Parts: sequence; structure tokens; C-alpha cells
Amino acid sequence: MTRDIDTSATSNGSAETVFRTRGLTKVYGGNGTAEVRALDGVDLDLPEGELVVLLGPSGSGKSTLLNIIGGLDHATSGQAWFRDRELTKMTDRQLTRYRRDHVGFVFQFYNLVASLTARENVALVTDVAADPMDPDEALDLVGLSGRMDHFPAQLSGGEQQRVAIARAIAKRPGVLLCDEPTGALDSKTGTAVLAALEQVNARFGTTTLVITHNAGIRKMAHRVIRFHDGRVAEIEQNAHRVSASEIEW
Ligand SMILES: Nc1ncnc2c1ncn2[C@@H]1O[C@H](COP(=O)(O)OP(=O)(O)OP(=O)(O)O)[C@@H](O)[C@H]1O
Repeated sequence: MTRDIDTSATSNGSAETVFRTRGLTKVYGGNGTAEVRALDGVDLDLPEGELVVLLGPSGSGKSTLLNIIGGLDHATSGQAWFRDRELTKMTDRQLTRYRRDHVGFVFQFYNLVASLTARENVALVTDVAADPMDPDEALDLVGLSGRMDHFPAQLSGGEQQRVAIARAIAKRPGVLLCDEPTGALDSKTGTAVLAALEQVNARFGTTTLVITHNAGIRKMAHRVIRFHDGRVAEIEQNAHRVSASEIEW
């Protein structure tokens, strides 16, 4: 691995920078309750098209960052941009639109509709998106072409998570934000989920951020960001990436 010394070098609003933050801070509590600085002045520049792994101890601010740049939460102070648009100036309505048009989310728990098949779960999104993929294409991409008519209860955890990934990518988002996507999975099923993320990133250039506690996953990333106490402690770029199929934990 080579150390990336200056990640702030990308120029402001550059087309190559997908997310930029300056002094991004999130404080919970206060007014009599203990204050928690979940994010404490984060400066980041993330280039378009990378697969980025976010590591760090529990409570170090990873999810808080993802939620703010995903338009799910507001910062207390500082700024965050998606390409040339400042997220930290947006109203709730603008953030909803931003999420709908640009962001795919994958969480630890798959949140599939139990009464709908895999194909129908994906179609829930493609029915309302501007330029969606065909649900079958999205499911094929994550290796589930043989499972399209299965209900969630008929699928393994890893397969359900791949349906969730298909649902997230079917609207062709610019960014895919994943919060512990393999957190509930064993190594074998988790590997198939990582392979699906790798495939989406490579095929469409979708900038993909993955929060994980499995440090082995860092090997598949272009860039690894370590958080500590609400700050970026270290950023590394992988000179030699390892494919998802070779990762074990
Ligand atoms: N809604 C909230 N109210 C109060 N404190 C919060 C809230 N959400 C998060 N926090 C606190 O902010 C800090 C950062 O939390 P965050 O979830 O971003 O960490 P994390 O690195 O994602 O942790 P984990 O790996 O356990 O998911 C923690 O101390 C957490 O307790």
C-alpha cells in the first residue's frame, strides 16, 4: 500500500470529486445532556468511481458521515458537497430529491418486502425512477438470475442482501452507500455480496462507500479511510487491489 499524503488536493467542485467535506461536524446532545461529537471537523475529497472502505472503532463516526453525505441527516456545522452541489445548504425537500436521484443505500438488514418476489422488490424502485435498469438486469448483475421469482424467505441472507443491492443500483445511482453490508453474513455468503458490489463499481463506475468492521475487506478497496473519535485518522490507497473472491474473514 502507498500512503496518500494529501487527499485535499482535488480542486473545489471538480468533476472528479464526488464528495467533498470541509470541517464537517455533527454534535449530538447538549442542553443538559452529555455532548457527543460524532464528527469533529472532517475534511475529505473522494474521487468519482472509487470503491472506498471506511474502517474504525464503534462510535468513531462512520455512519454519521455516511448519513450526512447520503442526505439522511443534517450536519451541525461545516460543509459537504455532492459534485458541485452543497448538501449542507439543502432543505429537507431538496435532500429527498437528491437521495432519490443520486443515492443507493445498502444497510446491514435488507429491508425487503416479505410478500414480494425478488423481482417485485426491485421493481418497487424501478417503477418510480427516471432511467432505471430492468429489474431482471439488476438481479442478473448481482448473480441472482435464477432466483428472481423467489420470496425473501426462500433466499439465504447473502441472497437477500444481493436483492437489496440490485434494488439500490437499479435506479442507476451515482453513488452507492453501504453501511455494514456483510455485517449479518458469514464469510462465504458475504463474499458473494462483496463480489456484487465490486461488479457494480467496475461495470458502471458507481462510487461505492462501504462501512465495515471486517478489516480484510479493505484489500478490495481503491481507498481506505480510518476513523477515530469523529476524525479521519488515516487514508491509504491500495496499489494492488484484491478481488472480492479472494477475501476471507
Ligand atoms: N441519534 C443519536 N443521538 C445521540 N448520539 C448519537 C446518535 N447517533 C450517533 N450517536 C453517537 O455518535 C457517535 C458516532 O456514531 P456513529 O454511528 O457514526 O459511529 P460508527 O463509527 O458508525 O459506529 P458503529 O461502527 O458502531 O456503527 C457515537 O458515539 C454514537 O453513540
